[in-house]
Amino acid sequence: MEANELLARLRKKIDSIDFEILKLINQRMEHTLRTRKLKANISDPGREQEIIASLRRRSSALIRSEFSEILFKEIISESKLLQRKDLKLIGFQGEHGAYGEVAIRIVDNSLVPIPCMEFVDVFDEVINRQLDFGIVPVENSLEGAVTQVNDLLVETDVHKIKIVGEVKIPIHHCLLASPGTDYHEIKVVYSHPQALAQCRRFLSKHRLESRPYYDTAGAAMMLSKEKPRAAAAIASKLCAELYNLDVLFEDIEDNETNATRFLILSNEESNKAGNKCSIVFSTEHKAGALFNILKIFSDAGLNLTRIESRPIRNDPGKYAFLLDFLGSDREEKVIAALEKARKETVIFKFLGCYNEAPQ
Ligand SMILES: O=C(O)C(=O)C[C@]1(C(=O)O)C=C[C@@H](O)C=C1
Repeated sequence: MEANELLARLRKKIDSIDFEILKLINQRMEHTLRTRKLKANISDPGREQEIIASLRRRSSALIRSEFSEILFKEIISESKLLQRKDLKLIGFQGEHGAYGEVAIRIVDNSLVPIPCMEFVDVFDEVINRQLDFGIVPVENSLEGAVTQVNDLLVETDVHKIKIVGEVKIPIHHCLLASPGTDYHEIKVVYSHPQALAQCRRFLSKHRLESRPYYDTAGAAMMLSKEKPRAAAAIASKLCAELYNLDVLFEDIEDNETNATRFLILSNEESNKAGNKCSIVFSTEHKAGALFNILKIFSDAGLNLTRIESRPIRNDPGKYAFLLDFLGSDREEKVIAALEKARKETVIFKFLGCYNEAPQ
């Protein structure tokens, strides 16, 4: 191999390692930002000394202890700077680049997106105040309710968590591959089963084999790390940016109206007036019980935007209803209707009042 070619190859590897180092530093910053909520002072000199001493001991032939010390002093100083900024943290389910993170960028770009393993982790970390906000998908225009999230809303303690907003985003999938990949080489495509299903026509037209993966963004991350041959991933355009992948095709979903509505959760009630309310209730098991509750809202002239029923998981045979309607919890007619509904239901929870997402 020519020296020039070898040099280019090595530089490609160096670039890829630099990229990984930055991603790891970003992950470290996310964790250090979370420590801010658990202590009185940002600075902990004892802990800093411990870190530096331990890293100095790990120095190897190519990493001098002095270099480790300078490097990590810089990183720690940056982490303290970020902690002083009082940034607001918002959890989403999945790896970086998941559609939850795409939604966060639309809501408020100054929020710091924090990846969480499961939807329940988003709820838990908002409740225990590790995170200021959480964002969870509640329904998709093609697939309907996101059942796990609706179940968590049914079971949640409304004194500890409230819905403070919503956002609806179009879901546009892209076919992503490692830089320089010729799309003719691609044989298999990794993604979440739902994303693969939403691009069925595209996959069959291009004779591509579907490989289910735990997460769309996880598939993109795997491509960038492991660089499997002849493989691509279906994920957001944001993933291309975050994982340094090429966008081979955009908008490959079979149905262009594909959209997901996300709820924004907080451990504090919103102090802004909203125009939409969400409640959860269950009724007695008798004829007309649900009708009577719906009639309260109809008599008050309140327009319902959604009703969803979910089995109550710890009480087999019983159902909870998730109901959204247009109106503010500061309006007399809404206050009266909610009071009436509270009296005529078995379980009754007010999930929050917030602004309806533009349709
Ligand atoms: O462990 C903490 O409390 C942190 O905030 C993290 C960290 C660090 O970046 O490692 C930053 C500031 C403290 O002085 C100690 C350590």
